[in-house]
Amino acid sequence: MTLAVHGLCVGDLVRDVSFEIGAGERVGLIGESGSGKSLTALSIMGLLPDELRATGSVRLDGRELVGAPERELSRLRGNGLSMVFQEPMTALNPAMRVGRQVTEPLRVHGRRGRSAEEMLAAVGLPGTARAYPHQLSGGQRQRVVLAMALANEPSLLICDEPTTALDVTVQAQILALIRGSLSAEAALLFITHDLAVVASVCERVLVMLDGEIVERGSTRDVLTAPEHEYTKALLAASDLDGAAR
Ligand SMILES: Nc1ncnc2c1ncn2[C@@H]1O[C@H](COP(=O)(O)OP(=O)(O)OP(=O)(O)O)[C@@H](O)[C@H]1O
Repeated sequence: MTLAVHGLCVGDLVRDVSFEIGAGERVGLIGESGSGKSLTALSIMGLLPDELRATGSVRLDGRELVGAPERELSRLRGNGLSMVFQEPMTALNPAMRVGRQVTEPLRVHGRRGRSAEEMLAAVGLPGTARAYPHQLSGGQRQRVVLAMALANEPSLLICDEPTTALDVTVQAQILALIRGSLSAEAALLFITHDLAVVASVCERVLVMLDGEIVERGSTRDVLTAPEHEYTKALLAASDLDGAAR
């Protein structure tokens, strides 16, 4: 699997964004609130709101996704491509038992796979198939969303601040789960504003500022010897400062 993004623009909110992610690569996308991280992810997924339009090129294994018919994109979503959002309730149906929800991607894509119980147990939630989302904690709901996102063994998982709404201990558990449950060939694009999260999950990092990628490199290089003023400021403002050096 290769994701190749070239010259991606969303109005002037995302400007000329280019990067590639290969099979098995874990890439972080960092930047302050409003820098265009989510719009970049939504462009890849074909999920931009109606009033916004992506231009440029997003190729998944050579297949162009920008401007692709909705039918083709929805076939890919939850199959080759999956996304986990910050707030798990946006992805869950409050009126459906979680067991049915985790197996939904398999049904939609006409696949057979593990049972709901097995899928939930794999994300640390044994015995919860009959629960409704409101009966679970925020961290447990995010586990359910992750089980759904992983149901069809996507070749690219995009996580958009999946732990931001969770307390620190639960954050660490969810990160460990994401690291542990992706197959070795799966690629990960991990959006966050938390440099410690990037340091623990990603080997490469892209830094966004005002809609553009202003710095990129190995996580180690970027976090220990940032070149762009913005990255330097980000690092200085983070708890990671001493820890990464
Ligand atoms: N539907 C929309 N119409 C117009 N502008 C939008 C729309 N959605 C987002 N924006 C603007 O686009 C910019 C980038 O937003 P985006 O959500 O990608 O930022 P982000 O880097 O993901 O921030 P955060 O970390 O807060 O999620 C912001 O200025 C935002 O206000």
